[in-house]
Amino acid sequence: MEVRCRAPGKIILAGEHAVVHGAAAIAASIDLYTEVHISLRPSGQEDELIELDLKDMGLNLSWPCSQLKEVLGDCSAHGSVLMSCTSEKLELLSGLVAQKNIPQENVQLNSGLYAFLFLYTSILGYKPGKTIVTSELPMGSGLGSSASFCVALSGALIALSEGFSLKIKEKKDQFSFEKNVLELVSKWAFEGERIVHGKPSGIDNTVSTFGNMIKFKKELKTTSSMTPLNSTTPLKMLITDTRVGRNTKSLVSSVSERALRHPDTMSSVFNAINSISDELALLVESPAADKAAVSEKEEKLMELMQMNQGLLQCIGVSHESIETVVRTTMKEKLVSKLTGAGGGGCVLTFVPTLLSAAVTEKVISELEKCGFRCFMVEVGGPGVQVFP
Ligand SMILES: Nc1ncnc2c1ncn2[C@@H]1O[C@H](COP(=O)(O)OP(=O)(O)O)[C@@H](O)[C@H]1O
Ligand SMILES: C[C@@](O)(CCOP(=O)(O)O)CC(=O)O
Ligand SMILES: [Mg+2]
Repeated sequence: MEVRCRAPGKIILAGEHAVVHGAAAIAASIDLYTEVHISLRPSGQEDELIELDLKDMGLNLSWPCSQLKEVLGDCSAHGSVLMSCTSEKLELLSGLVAQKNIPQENVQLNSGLYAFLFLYTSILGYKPGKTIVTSELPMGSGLGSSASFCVALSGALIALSEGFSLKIKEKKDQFSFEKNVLELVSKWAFEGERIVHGKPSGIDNTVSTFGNMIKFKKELKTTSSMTPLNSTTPLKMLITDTRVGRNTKSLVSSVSERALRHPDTMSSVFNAINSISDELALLVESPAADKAAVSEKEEKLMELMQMNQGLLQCIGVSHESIETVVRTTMKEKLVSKLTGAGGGGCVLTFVPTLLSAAVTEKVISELEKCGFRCFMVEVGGPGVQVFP
């Protein structure tokens, strides 16, 4: 039995970080994917293994099923029985990963490996199998590689979990899960994200699962809310990867620490960001009948992105490299904001409909001279897809 599943990365148009503290945020999927292929091996053989082949990194790891069972204990694994990773289990998973002597330059991968072992064994138990992962997303740079990895993995595992394979429905030339299964995939991926991020809002796994553009709000007491948004005009975004490495978990906790030090001030900033997201959601869905209306809409959108970037700087998650992108693009009156956790990573630049190709090329060339990598993305494509 085998299955292939892919899930997209994302951009956040407004509201990152504030969303962790209950503000609304707007995110959209992009056309860069993580793909997970799992082939199950027949059980009952000797030397059964759970293998993980991270193709992009040239890392091939495996754990004997008997060892995993001995360390993690018996479990009643099934895709429909959602569970969280306890701190005790995380400790056991970290022991299992530590034995693999991951090269120091890949040490940031560890949390992804804990998430892999947790999701695999919680959904499929100790069934032997080989998982191959490839990704088009730069890792740890704000485009949601962690969520797309967790969503693609959870999707593949659930598709192989008993009782779920029949719920895959055919849609033109692609396959997708039924809505209730999609929700389950997103929830499992959220549990994986908790291992990688510590305190995720849930926006990344939600947009990677459902695709398109969404407004997301983490309700602090009840469940989160997700509203699909229908953008009435295409949004073209230039992405600049500053190549400055950073880690979402530590940036999210640095914002929480600042919020503990200055609760009222930070709460006002989060409220302001919430208003930006609310306004942006209305704006993207508002009709624009002619060129003048489109320009007016784009001006407003750029202003909102600019204000959001100012507030992200104010909560301490910008970076010299991000400010360089903001200044460089501003020379051509283009607005940029960081996307994801910040601290380096990727920056979005809105590309207005009437911007000439020559100006776009000039901006890209200046950014590349700074050592950054630029690329255009399609915004708002499909979410998780499964190929049985
Ligand atoms: N393809 C992958 N395979 C294994 N782990 C991954 C993969 N993609 C992401 N991860 C995990 O997610 C981490 C990056 O997540 P994060 O810091 O949230 O940045 P982002 O989600 O913006 O890329 C990596 O360090 C790794 O642990
Ligand atoms: C900073 C945050 O809002 C987004 C993080 O995105 P990324 O992992 O940097 O792609 C955290 C979250 O919402 O979980
Ligand atoms: Mg992430």
